[in-house]
Amino acid sequence: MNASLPRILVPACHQTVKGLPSYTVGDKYVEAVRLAGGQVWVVPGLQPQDVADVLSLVDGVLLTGSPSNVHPRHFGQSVHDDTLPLDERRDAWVLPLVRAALVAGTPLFGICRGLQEINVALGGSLHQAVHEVAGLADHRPPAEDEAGGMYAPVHEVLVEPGGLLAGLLQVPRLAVNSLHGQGIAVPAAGLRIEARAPDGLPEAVSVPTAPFALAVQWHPEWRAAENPHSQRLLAAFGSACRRHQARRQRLATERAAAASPPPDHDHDPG
Ligand SMILES: N[C@@H](CCC(=O)NCCCC(=O)O)C(=O)O
Repeated sequence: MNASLPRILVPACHQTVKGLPSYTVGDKYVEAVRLAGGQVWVVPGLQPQDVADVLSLVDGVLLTGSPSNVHPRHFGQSVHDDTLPLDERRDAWVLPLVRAALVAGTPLFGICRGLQEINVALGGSLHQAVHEVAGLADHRPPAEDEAGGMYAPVHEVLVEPGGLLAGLLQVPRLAVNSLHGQGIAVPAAGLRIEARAPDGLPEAVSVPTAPFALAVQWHPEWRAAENPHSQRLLAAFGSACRRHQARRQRLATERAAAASPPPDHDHDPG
């Protein structure tokens, strides 16, 4: 691992694997961080009070997707379908992590569940079952054995002109995969909608007041090296992390200089 690369924090999921409680992160997210030019710091979990300290050690945060849903109590609702998985350990520290990262100016890139976490962390709400909402399509994945598999592109997203995504991708629309049953219902204050599905569901958001805070509902990490749009998103995130790394290192140097005593010019070396 190249220690000079920006450190990108990736929160792990907490789930049961073969009957054992486990912390997990998908390979494709690790590869995406490397494609962005970062070094991967997978963190299994933190106490909320430790989040700010850990953020001071990293240069970016990637919020991955997950089959689990954000617990609806975080947006004032009860669970709509109790057969679907939750990950309350992840909720408990990642929602505070989102808020702290925005305060610290730490670059933030959210994917799928990561977009939903950003919206909920900032006070927005989710549709718990998009496909049951009148006028909205079914955004759940195709069957694994369907042509192209679960991550095949299945709909377009319409990029909102003049935003961060439009500037990065330079296209008015793009075809994306779709593996989510939940989606943004009420966008949080301060979020900019960067793209929408044909049914109007938000598919990308940003926090315009942050140095870099972007989230997409689709999966750009899937075979990212083969997709020019995904490469641009990850490259932009990586650049933002390198800028933050330079700021962090400059601050550390300034703090060290401030802490070291001034040279004693009156001392007679004899
Ligand atoms: N559970 C939420 C979020 C869906 C999501 O993140 N899907 C990705 C699943 C696996 C992967 O990481 O690729 C919802 O259903 O909306």
